[in-house]
Amino acid sequence: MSLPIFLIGARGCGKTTVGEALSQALGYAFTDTDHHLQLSTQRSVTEIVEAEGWEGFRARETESLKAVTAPRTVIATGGGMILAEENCRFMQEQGQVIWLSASPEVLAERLESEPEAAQRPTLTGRPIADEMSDVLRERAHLYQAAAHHQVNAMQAPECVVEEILLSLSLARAS
Ligand SMILES: Nc1ncnc2c1ncn2[C@@H]1O[C@H](COP(=O)(O)OP(=O)(O)O)[C@@H](O)[C@H]1O
Ligand SMILES: O=C(O)C1=C[C@@H](OP(=O)(O)O)[C@@H](O)[C@H](O)C1
Ligand SMILES: [Mg+2]
Repeated sequence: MSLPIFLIGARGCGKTTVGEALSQALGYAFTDTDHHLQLSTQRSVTEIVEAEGWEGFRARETESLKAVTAPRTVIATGGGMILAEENCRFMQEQGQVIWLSASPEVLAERLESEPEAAQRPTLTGRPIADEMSDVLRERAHLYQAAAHHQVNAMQAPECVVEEILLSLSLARAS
């Protein structure tokens, strides 16, 4: 199998962390839509949002998704990638889509200890724990609908990688 693998899920679920490890396990390239955007614009997510609003960022995110998609590549997407139906359709048609699923409590705990403010400007203006509950309430059905596979992201990164590899091999065998 050489199709690209797209990791989706809320901020802090581990798309970037797990994506790198998964790419090594598969001997695939690794790319991250936010990193691509930062390199191509020489601006952080926060700077893009300040200059162009979330609407501007979302349009650039769609371009970034298309630019990085290639065979034998693991692609960590930004948490809001599933907000545009166009992006969901594109990922489903081009490769395998994996949802790294975690509770709002676990996500908030990770983001509180490692906020990375330049990467994650506030989405709602609310405290992080409330924000993650709100975001998951709004987006869980979108992650679910977009994904070919759902994995439990509340375990150690190497275990998440194992679960993804198992899902992909089961899908291949069926
Ligand atoms: N499975 C995991 N267990 C514990 N901490 C994790 C796990 N995955 C990611 N993290 C931590 O959570 C934070 C966000 O991870 P990151 O990979 O940037 O998530 P995302 O790209 O989905 O926003 C980082 O500090 C990272 O070290
Ligand atoms: O959930 C979101 O809307 C966002 C998640 C971020 O990516 P991570 O999920 O990698 O943190 C980044 O794309 C941007 O801040 C918007
Ligand atoms: Mg990320």
